[in-house]
Amino acid sequence: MSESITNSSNASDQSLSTLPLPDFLPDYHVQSPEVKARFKKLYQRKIILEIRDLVKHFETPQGKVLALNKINFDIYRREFVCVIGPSGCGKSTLSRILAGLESYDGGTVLLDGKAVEGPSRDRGMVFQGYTLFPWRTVKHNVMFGLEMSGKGKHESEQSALQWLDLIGLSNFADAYPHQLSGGMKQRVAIARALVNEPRILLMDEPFGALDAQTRCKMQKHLLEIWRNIDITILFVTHDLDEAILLADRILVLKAHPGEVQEIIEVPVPRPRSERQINSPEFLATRARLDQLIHGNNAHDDTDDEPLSPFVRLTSVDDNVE
Ligand SMILES: Nc1ncnc2c1ncn2[C@@H]1O[C@H](COP(=O)(O)OP(=O)(O)OP(=O)(O)O)[C@@H](O)[C@H]1O
Repeated sequence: MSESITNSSNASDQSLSTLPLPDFLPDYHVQSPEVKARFKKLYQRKIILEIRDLVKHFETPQGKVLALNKINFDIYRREFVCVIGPSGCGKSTLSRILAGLESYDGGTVLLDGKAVEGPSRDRGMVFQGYTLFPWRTVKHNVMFGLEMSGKGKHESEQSALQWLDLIGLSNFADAYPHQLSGGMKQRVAIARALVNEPRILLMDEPFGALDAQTRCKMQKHLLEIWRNIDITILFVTHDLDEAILLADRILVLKAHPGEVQEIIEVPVPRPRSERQINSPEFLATRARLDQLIHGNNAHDDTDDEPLSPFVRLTSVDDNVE
């Protein structure tokens, strides 16, 4: 079977959309009845986040950079959305705008119908660098947001302990961040964000600094948390498999300017596990993401950076290659 691909939405590059998938893979648009039913249910939920014609420029010494151009996207309640794209396509800029840490020049961003203007408790954030306060214990890190919002010490402590129980770190309540592994720190960061009961959790490469095994465990933890609480997640990643494993839909951006290239409904059934990584629908989605992100026409910021000529520093005169 060799079928040509038609994009599900917003594909701006027609040459990519006509590339055939490898013969042995199904069309990534094909969904089982269960997956179809899941999406039908999802689209009946309330829209939480509405992004309309979002535009963002940066002034640089080289001139004005159009980082995001006319981004249109809706996220539904309890949806898990991953954002993926080549380096420089504006993934971090988008998540910073949604977090209220970056201004924008055009369009609208509405959370529950209200314009996003600056950071707020209705948006939780977990970014790659460990952002825990090193001088506070794990419990006091989780209590921080509640104390800031005027909650009493006892109530804050009880909520923090409940969260630590949920993420399996009760025994570390009185430990300091430097006593934790990278994965444990990110679990605390997730608890610290969720204890404030945000409407949406914004995660920018949260597992990017973890080793492969810890990353895999964290993906499972996150899916477990997401399944059990009323939270919507927007998750930025570079990792194609991570996006497929986690997301309901994947927002694929392209660079220069950052634009929506395609929105993919992940056809892999839930519950997800790494055992599905070789399933036909997983491989078909991966092949499509590969085409979009690494295809001939895809552009990556790192493509622009020529490697400087290397000074030879070895005294051994035979070549290793
Ligand atoms: N503060 C800034 N000043 C000037 N230009 C910026 C700034 N932040 C981002 N940019 C530019 O905006 C574009 C999008 O950057 P952004 O960091 O959002 O991309 P990204 O997709 O997250 O990249 P990466 O995957 O490498 O982290 C890039 O061209 C970048 O150079």
